[in-house]
Amino acid sequence: MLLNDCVCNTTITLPSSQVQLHLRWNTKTYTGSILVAVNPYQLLPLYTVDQITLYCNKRIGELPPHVFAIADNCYFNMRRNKRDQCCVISGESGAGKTESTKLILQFLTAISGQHSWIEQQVLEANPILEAFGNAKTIRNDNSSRFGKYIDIHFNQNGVIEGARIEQFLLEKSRVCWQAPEERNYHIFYLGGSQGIHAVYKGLSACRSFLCCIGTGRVFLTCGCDVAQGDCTSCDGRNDAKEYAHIRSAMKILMFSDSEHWDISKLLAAILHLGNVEFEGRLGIICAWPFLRLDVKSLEVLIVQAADGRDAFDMSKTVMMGSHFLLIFPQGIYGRIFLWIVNKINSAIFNPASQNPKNTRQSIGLLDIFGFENFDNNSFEQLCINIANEHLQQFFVHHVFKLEQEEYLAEHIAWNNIDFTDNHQALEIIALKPMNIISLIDEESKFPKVST
Ligand SMILES: Nc1ncnc2c1ncn2[C@@H]1O[C@H](COP(=O)(O)OP(=O)(O)OP(=O)(O)O)[C@@H](O)[C@H]1O
Repeated sequence: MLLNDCVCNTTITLPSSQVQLHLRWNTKTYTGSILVAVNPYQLLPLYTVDQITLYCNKRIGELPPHVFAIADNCYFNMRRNKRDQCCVISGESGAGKTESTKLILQFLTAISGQHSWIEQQVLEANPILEAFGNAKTIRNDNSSRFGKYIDIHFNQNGVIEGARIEQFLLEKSRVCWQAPEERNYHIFYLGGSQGIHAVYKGLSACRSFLCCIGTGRVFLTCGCDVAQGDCTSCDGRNDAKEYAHIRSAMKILMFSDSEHWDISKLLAAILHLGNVEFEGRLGIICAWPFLRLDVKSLEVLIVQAADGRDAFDMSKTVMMGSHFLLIFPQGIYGRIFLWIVNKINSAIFNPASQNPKNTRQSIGLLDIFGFENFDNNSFEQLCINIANEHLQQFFVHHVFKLEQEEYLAEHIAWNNIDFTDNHQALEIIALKPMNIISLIDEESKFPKVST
């Protein structure tokens, strides 16, 4: 029998739960107050305005399980109990976390009901963040490569009055390295089939560099920027159309033309840095006009950063200089991303009023990158998985530990449930005073490579 709530399942075993989820693949299932969503990988008519109206102001369980029911529950608990709420969205990469986050946002902006400028701004922040922070991976064509926490602020009438976005752990190494069949961040491809020169349209002051990118030759053959994964297009994605959307979203979020222009120049510089070759001297550095550095300064910067010396000694610096050229673009991209998030926040964040009568409540949405397990897992994967293990620990703590402690405290007859607790793994990796992360940290502080 199909159950709306796994809690009603009398035989709780892994196979019986899996059968339930399999049978309900195109819909959702509850486990108490938790919603289990299976990605249908197709557009189902479940997210219409009628559905929003249907789920508005209903108790959990009154209607079939739905992500809107969770959003509605958050909203009305916030208003009824005057307490801030938080939705934790977790799952492996490609499970549908980002889509669920967007659906919750869509529901909240709809029931806030003002069709206001601020609601539109909150919604339009997503495409910008996705362009700069999402990429095609082998698991997901639109994989979030950063974690985000969106805090949506409501006034005492339940109307959205602002929001604040926090980002963490952007996978910067993707700028210089992509696995086979993966892409760099979407923004690098948004010019569509004509190569990326549409993105840099208007860089007329640097026409020769524009040509250099626009021919596609350098763009397609560069060693480490956008073509390393041998995959520059993405089925089902219309990069040119996306670009038009991002431009309009940037306008709504108050990015000026000159700010957009500056971002484009920095992106162009990153691409050029990927083409630097060490021939004779340091090679032709096309990036300098975009970085507002002269060639000499950039050369000296690379050599100094490479081994801390002033002298220009090609034989010793090529390897270290190459290493620096992998790190430098990542640093630039990380700062661009941070700047963009701050810029979005400056448009959508309104500081809380000092007037105690104007209290405000918030709903936080946590959407982090999903758990990943590849044949070769990089340092980034380790960080992503640690973040997921922490979430799992939080979940286990609340669902099992605290609940069982309460039963014990109230002397309720209860058979203790055994569950897999990951706290030991977490302690070894990141929690104990001496842990794997602190050892890696110490090792990476040596000025030269240490083995
Ligand atoms: N409810 C849904 N209905 C239809 N398609 C969906 C739904 N949820 C997800 N998808 C499809 O699955 C893809 C992956 O979903 P999503 O990007 O939300 O995964 P994710 O869990 O956030 O992954 P990652 O951790 O890699 O960011 C989406 O691009 C979309 O095509």
